[in-house]
Amino acid sequence: MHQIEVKNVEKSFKDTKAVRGVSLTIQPGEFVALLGPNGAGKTTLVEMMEGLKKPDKGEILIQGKNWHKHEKELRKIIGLSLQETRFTEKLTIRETLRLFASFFKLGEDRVNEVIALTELESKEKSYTGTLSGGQRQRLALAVALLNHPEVLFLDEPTTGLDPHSRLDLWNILKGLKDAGKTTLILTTHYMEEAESLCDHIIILDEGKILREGQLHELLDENSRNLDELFINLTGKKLNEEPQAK
Ligand SMILES: Nc1ncnc2c1ncn2[C@@H]1O[C@H](COP(=O)(O)OP(=O)(O)OP(=O)(O)O)[C@@H](O)[C@H]1O
Repeated sequence: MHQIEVKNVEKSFKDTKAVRGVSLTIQPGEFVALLGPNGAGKTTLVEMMEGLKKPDKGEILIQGKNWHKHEKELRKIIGLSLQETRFTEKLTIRETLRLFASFFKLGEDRVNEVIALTELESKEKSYTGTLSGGQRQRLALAVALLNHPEVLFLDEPTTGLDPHSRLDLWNILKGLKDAGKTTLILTTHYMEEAESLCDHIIILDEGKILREGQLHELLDENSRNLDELFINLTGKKLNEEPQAK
């Protein structure tokens, strides 16, 4: 069985067709990048997979189950971090994680584990309002990992981070990949992120899949990297570097 199956999904907001007939499958343990420029439909697609938005048409199955009938079971197996996760500034990292752990009836042991996994030990007593962008993203990842998710969704986990913080997060995610228990779907407009972390790359533009496959399947002598491929496919550049946070 596929871990995720998206079948001919469409979603519009008034006049904007955000997702126009997308179908894809994701296998257990795969790390998948949804890569595309601003407005390509990445967030909308991922929010439908997360059960946060309903498709206008089509169907989404996770481990063969749909959100409509199996929301409770699906909530237990997925973890997610939104594009701009906000935390209560009056809590420290550890207190924030304790609060989320209590929702899942998880104890201090799991809080310790995710603090270690996301390398936040030296910051655990810091108030979330004082964290850097990279630390905040690692906290968002720690929250998403609390419940041992089988399927993890990260929406632009490194947008706006400096290169050093981005590498730190990639290394944490590589560790998760090596552990082999998690399927990861991340959205990004950084081709390096897709190239270095993901086995399966899905290039989206204007609500449609332009190409998908493993990196080596996507590239050839005319498209030596994903940026070149995107320019060849669309005539546009994939990424204008956003301002650092
Ligand atoms: N709630 C909404 N109401 C109206 N239009 C929306 C809404 N959400 C998304 N859109 C539009 O749908 C299109 C796809 O947006 P989406 O956020 O999915 O793209 P994206 O690829 O995630 O972009 P970004 O990289 O900027 O986050 C855009 O044209 C966007 O303006």
